[in-house]
Amino acid sequence: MIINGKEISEKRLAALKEEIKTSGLNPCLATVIVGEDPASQMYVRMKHKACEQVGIKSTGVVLPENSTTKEILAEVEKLNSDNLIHGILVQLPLPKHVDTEAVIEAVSPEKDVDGFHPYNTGRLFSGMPEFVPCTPGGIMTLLKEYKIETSGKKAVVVGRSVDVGRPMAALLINADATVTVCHSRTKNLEDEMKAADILISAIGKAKFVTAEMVKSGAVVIDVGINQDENKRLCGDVDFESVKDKVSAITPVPGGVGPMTIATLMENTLKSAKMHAKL
Ligand SMILES: NC(=O)C1=CN([C@@H]2O[C@H](COP(=O)(O)OP(=O)(O)OC[C@H]3O[C@@H](n4cnc5c(N)ncnc54)[C@H](OP(=O)(O)O)[C@@H]3O)[C@@H](O)[C@H]2O)C=CC1
Ligand SMILES: Nc1nc(=O)c2c([nH]1)NC[C@@H]1CN(c3ccc(C(=O)N[C@@H](CCC(=O)O)C(=O)O)cc3)C=[N+]21
Repeated sequence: MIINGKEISEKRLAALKEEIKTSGLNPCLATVIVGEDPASQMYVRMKHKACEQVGIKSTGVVLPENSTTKEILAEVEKLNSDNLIHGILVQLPLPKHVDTEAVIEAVSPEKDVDGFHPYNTGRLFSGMPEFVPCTPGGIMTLLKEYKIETSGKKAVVVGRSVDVGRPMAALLINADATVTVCHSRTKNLEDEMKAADILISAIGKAKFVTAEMVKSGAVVIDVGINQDENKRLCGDVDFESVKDKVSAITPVPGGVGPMTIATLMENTLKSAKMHAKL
């Protein structure tokens, strides 16, 4: 079975649009982008487009590549204190000279729709999530939509980044899976991966995961966004060779990516609801 993230995302966005229309709320997302990386610009454009689609207002702060950490922090502070803004997303990666952790920590946890602030990662790891990072959150939605059982299953997450691997592991623990997290220093990676009932690959290497590395009948979730030898978009998984061996797999494009955006919209509405109660 091929898991259709695009379809589920469209369904969630349509539901969100209805909910926003009748909510009486005026949710607003602010994005911050530093520099002119074309991939980052494209992602931010996609996020603004999704906002438009569901009826969330959006505003974009664009800062020059050579901005200092202090200048970025000042912009974040302005957004923190703007009562009309419910969600703040600082597009990553930031330029190398910028203190990314300081910027992430500067975003008010109540507006942290990316779920990257240590307050929100801490809540997630304590089993009391508030804002869940969009990519792993979107993956959990996909698993639920496709009625894929996590309880008691062996889940293997390859990648330990703060934005994907770690929160993915926390969500799977919270969902009663038995979780192994692998990374570049993992010994016998192939054996670890082959033991997985649910394999989540968030590595960033084109076609890294081949059929020999996955268990027959496993569920494979491909987070990677890479380019193949022909400069075409592809995941971490060698889709063609793996798809016939597994019970379910996400394609790239059309799998996890659209769910990231849908979850960002859901987090922004959630934030607007929380602010309305304050
Ligand atoms: N679809 C979506 O919505 C999203 C997709 N992405 C994509 O997902 C991928 C991962 O993103 P992100 O987590 O931010 O990336 P990072 O580069 O921050 O993390 C990559 C992780 O993979 C591990 N890794 C790298 N090479 C190997 C290897 N050969 N064997 C085992 N582990 C390895 C690294 O290990 P170590 O820690 O030891 O260095 C690290 O933990 C990228 O392709 C990115 O573009 C990201 C966000 C959203
Ligand atoms: N603060 C922050 N938050 C993020 O959530 C964040 C970020 N920084 N930096 C970069 C990564 C990457 N990311 C993606 C979002 C959507 C798709 C997506 O929709 N992809 C489409 C394909 C798009 C295309 O055609 O290239 C798909 O997979 O079908 C992919 C990747 C969010 N990220």
